[in-house]
Amino acid sequence: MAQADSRNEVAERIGYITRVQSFSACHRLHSPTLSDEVNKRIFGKCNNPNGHGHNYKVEVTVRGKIDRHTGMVMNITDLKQHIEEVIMVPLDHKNLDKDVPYFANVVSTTENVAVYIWDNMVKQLPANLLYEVKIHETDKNIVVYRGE
Ligand SMILES: Nc1nc2c(c(=O)[nH]1)N=C([C@H](O)[C@H](O)COP(=O)(O)OP(=O)(O)OP(=O)(O)O)CN2
Ligand SMILES: [Zn+2]
Repeated sequence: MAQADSRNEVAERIGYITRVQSFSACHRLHSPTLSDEVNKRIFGKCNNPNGHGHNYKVEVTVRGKIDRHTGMVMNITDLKQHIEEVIMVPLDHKNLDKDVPYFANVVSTTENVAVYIWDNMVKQLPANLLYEVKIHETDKNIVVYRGE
């Protein structure tokens, strides 16, 4: 108890906030740098020409100092607004490959969706705040990207 008290006096504490957002989209795994045959071999059913859909669940995590005055790492209301602009507006109910220019020549794997979200989220947030983008493509397939 004494230890906690002394730390409160000095005190820079680091917190993590995660906001969860779901979106629905369809896509096809197909690389323009590979032949149709190789695409079919690598991506199998996910290379189906007419695509398939997912209900993606994204977890956006920020990490930072807990401000001693506000008690917040950042206001979740602001984080929510960034998520709306970066995830929901461009991706929800879209065909990732056809509606999102970024994926015209980038394969729409969940890894690349995570990179897309990271790159756009990092532009909106204060410096060094974004910690992790985690995407559940299905209940069983989960990808994490930390900007490395
Ligand atoms: N490294 C990656 N591999 C795969 C990705 C990906 O984004 N990165 N994506 C897919 C497909 O998009 C596909 O939709 C995954 O579907 P599926 O394997 O059917 O999903 P589940 O594992 O949840 O289904 P089960 O059949 O119940 O196992 C493929 N690979
Ligand atoms: Zn898929």
